[in-house]
Amino acid sequence: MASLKPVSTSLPKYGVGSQPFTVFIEGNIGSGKTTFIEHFKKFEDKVCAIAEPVDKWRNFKGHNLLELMYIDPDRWAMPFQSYVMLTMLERHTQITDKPIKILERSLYSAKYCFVENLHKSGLIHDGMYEILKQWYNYVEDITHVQADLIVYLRTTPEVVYERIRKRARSEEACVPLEYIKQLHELHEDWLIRNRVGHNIKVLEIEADLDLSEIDREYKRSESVITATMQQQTQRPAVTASPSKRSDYLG
Ligand SMILES: Nc1ncnc2c1ncn2[C@@H]1O[C@H](COP(=O)(O)OP(=O)(O)O)[C@@H](O)[C@H]1O
Ligand SMILES: Nc1nc2c(ncn2[C@H]2C[C@H](O)[C@@H](COP(=O)(O)O)O2)c(=O)[nH]1
Repeated sequence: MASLKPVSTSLPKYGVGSQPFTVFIEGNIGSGKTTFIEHFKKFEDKVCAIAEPVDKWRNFKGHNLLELMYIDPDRWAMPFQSYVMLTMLERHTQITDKPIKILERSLYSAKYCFVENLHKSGLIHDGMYEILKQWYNYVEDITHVQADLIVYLRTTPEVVYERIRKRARSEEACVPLEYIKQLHELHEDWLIRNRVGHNIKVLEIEADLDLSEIDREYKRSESVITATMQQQTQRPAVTASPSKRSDYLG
C-alpha cells in the first residue's frame, strides 16, 4: 500500500489567525490552577478563562473516565488520554472575541507530563505510547495551537499532596505521593529545564504560598501577561488580528 504522504508544510494550519493572546496555566495536580483562573474571572470583559474539562472526564456519557483511569490504568489510561486530547483540542480551537484567552492546562502538559509518566511507569504499552505521540504530532502539524505565555504554578510535591488530600476528590483517593513527585519532575523537565526545546515564554509563580500570601503572585502575573501582550503587539501580528490585542488587563 502506498505510504501516506506527510502533511504538506506549505498548507495553512487549521485555526491560524483565529486565536487571541493565549496563556496556559500549568502546574502539578493541586497546585492551584483552578483557584488561579477564578482570580481572573473579574476581568471577564477582556479575558476568556477556560477551566480544564475535569467534569467531562468524570462523566462521559455516564462513564467516569477519570476514575477508570486511576483504578484500571492498563485498560483505561490510553482511552482516557485520547479523550483528554479531544477535550483540550476543543479548548485550543474555541473561538472568543476577547483579547486574552487563559486555558487551564494544555495539550502540551498532557503530552509532556501525563503521557510521559504513564509510559515511564509502564502503565501504557509502547504501542499505545507511539500511537498517542503520532496523534500529537499530527494534531500539531494540521492545527495552529496559539501559545504566547505559560504561567507555571511551581510547587513542591509534599505541599500539593496535602492540598489534594484536603480537596478529597474521590477519584484521587489512592494517588500516592510518588506519582505527584514523578509529575513534578516532568513539569520541571518541560518548563524549567526546557528538555523539549519549546520557545514559549514561561512565568514561574511561587505557588506553595498559602492563599493568604499568594495574591502578590497573582498581581505579578497580571503585569507579566499585560507586558508580554504589549511586547507581542509591537511585533507584526502573525497569528491574530491586531484588534484582538488592543485591550489589556487593568
Ligand atoms: N495557594 C493556595 N494555598 C493553599 N491551598 C490552596 C491554594 N490554592 C488552591 N488551594 C486549595 O488546594 C486545592 C487544589 O486547588 P485547585 O485550584 O483545585 O488546584 P488545581 O486546579 O491545580 O488542581 C483546593 O482545595 C484549593 O482550595
Ligand atoms: N492521566 C492523566 N490525568 C490527567 C491529565 N490531565 C489531568 N489529569 C488528572 C489529574 C487530576 O486527577 C485531574 C485534574 O487535574 P488538576 O490538576 O486540575 O487537579 O485530572 C492527563 O492528561 N492525563
